[in-house]
Amino acid sequence: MKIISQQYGKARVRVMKLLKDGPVHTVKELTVKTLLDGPTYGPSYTAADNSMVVPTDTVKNTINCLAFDQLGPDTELFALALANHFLTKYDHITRVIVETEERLWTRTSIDGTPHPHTFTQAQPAIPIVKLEATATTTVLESGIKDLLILKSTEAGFSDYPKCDFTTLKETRERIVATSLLATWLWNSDTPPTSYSAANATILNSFMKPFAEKYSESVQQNLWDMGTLALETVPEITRISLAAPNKHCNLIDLTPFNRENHHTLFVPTDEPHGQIEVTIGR
Ligand SMILES: O=c1[nH]c(=O)c2[nH]c(=O)[nH]c2[nH]1
Repeated sequence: MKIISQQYGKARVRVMKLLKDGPVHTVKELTVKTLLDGPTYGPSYTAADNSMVVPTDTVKNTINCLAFDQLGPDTELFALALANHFLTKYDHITRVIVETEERLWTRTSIDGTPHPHTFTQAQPAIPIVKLEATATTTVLESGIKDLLILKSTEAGFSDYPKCDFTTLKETRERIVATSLLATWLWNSDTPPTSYSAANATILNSFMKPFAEKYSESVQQNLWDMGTLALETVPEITRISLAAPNKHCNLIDLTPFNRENHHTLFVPTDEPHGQIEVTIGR
């Protein structure tokens, strides 16, 4: 028997950093996972040999210290610094995986004036970063998960194939709702000037076609979102979108002498359709 693959490290390391501009604070909160790998890790499993095993406790301390020293508005730069640290500090570490999730703190306004140090959590989605780095390669992805979006009309689903098992009725009016997971791959040769700004542009590009165009299907929505993101942000090479189709089913009120025309629904979580696509250039 042999080891096919391994990675180990620390997960769910939580840090909150105050980015200070005089009295004006910005809160940056991340949950970080960092995993390490290299060709000499086999004996740590097969021969109880810990000589290569940088303790996961050290991994946690490294995350904390590098967050203190280097974490700024762009999580991507922090992930790259973290991976680079392990790759340069230890010869036997040749592959590092860093994954982050961000909790967003939004500055409050008091009587219309942004407050320097008070925040709420009105989070539309969870920003995520995934990095896999070696000495010579960098696969850096950013994204969002749990972006709840809904279109209450201007949506339908029709012209699909039918068979003995088909019960779904064609419709030209329905609700489309999803909790979007989207990840985009950065071209490592041409990083953006600001990851945060580019990420914001990509998020905006999701909502415009979703809002403005009649939806024939979730598939069409994902295509429109992904292609607009690729058009507007040249620094990404590929985008993956995954969307549960959170069906909102019209409730039959005819037994109660009520005509329910696209007004009262039962929102369902499961079973749900699942539409996934990766779009490249
Ligand atoms: O947008 C949709 N795509 C599908 O593939 C599908 N399948 C289904 O039953 N309803 C829907 N809606």
